[in-house]
Amino acid sequence: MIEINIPKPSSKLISAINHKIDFKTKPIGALGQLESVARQICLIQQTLAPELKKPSIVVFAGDHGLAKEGVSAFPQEVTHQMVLNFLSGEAAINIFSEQHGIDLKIVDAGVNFDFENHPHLINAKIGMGTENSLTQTAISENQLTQAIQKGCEIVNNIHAKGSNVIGFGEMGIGNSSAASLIMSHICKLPIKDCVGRGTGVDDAGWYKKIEILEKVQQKHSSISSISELLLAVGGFEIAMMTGAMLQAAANQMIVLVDGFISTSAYLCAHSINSNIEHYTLFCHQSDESGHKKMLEFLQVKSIVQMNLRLGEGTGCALAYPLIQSSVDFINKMASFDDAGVSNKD
Ligand SMILES: O=C(O)c1ccc[n+]([C@@H]2O[C@H](COP(=O)([O-])O)[C@@H](O)[C@H]2O)c1
Ligand SMILES: Cc1cc2nc[nH]c2cc1C
Repeated sequence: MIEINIPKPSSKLISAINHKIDFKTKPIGALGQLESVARQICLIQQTLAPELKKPSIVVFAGDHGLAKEGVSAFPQEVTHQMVLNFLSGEAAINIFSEQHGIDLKIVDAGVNFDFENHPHLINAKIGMGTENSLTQTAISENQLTQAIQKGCEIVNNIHAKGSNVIGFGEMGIGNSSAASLIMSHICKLPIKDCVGRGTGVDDAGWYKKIEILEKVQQKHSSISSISELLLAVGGFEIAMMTGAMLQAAANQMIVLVDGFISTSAYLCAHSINSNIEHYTLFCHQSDESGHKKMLEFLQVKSIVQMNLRLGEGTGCALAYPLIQSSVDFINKMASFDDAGVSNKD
């Protein structure tokens, strides 16, 4: 499987960073989570004057064999239809990325459709969708290796163009099932505690989804590594995001995690190399029920919570201006000395 070196950022600047934040014209801690985000970005970049360069969001799309079991409220063809929508520039993620000046790329990680070339589409197709994990392993070893490698390559290309902040979104009918199975294994929680409504299954659909995922777990009862987990139940887009997130951290970029499915890829990446945590910001807490528990498991707090459950990287795009505010206040805000404001005794 993948081995990747992610340096742990040095903490030698921490006192200087804290001093700079604490002597801004505000009571200590009064900018709340903006302060912890600023501190983290300073540490990632090893500077007291951080910069966000060429922000980018990558949406990884893939189809799931398990979708044919009826685990989603929507049919499989919505995956490719939404990719076409992203390429037309009119989906939610297009609107929010454009609003905040974020470059958007769509990756065909393994959609069951042949797309024409498009300037915003990256062709990294591993297959026409995964196999059905209820009856066999979803991904072959060769496909997993390719998916991880492609994820690394995509991030390296974006990094080479000067980006130092990258968000990870996804699209794939059925992928909330794959994410729930990954969560159940890594967080050691029963599957029923990990399964939510996804695209909006009703009560009967939710019970059926749990029943099917319990059967998938019985089928793959001897998983003993993250590779085996991804092979058994993963999606091409989830595996590719896992590699991509690890590579982004290895490149010392700021890693922006989106919702439930994006966080399932992060869970895999974090199990492979926990140093990724120093580079990662959790942009929002999704309304998908398991996401809160994933974030609790990781002992992290999201930047915003707006009851989204869309995916696509929308949480990353919406949190981005707050991340920018963190960087702006540490760079531009006056200190007590600069402004001649009396500090407390
Ligand atoms: O990101 C989230 O938190 C999230 C929560 C629920 C659903 N989704 C999106 O909905 C799709 C997966 O839902 P489902 O029901 O098809 O498994 C997939 O395209 C995801 O992007 C995304
Ligand atoms: C319409 C639609 C849009 C999406 N975007 C991400 N996942 C999605 C799922 C559906 C069904």
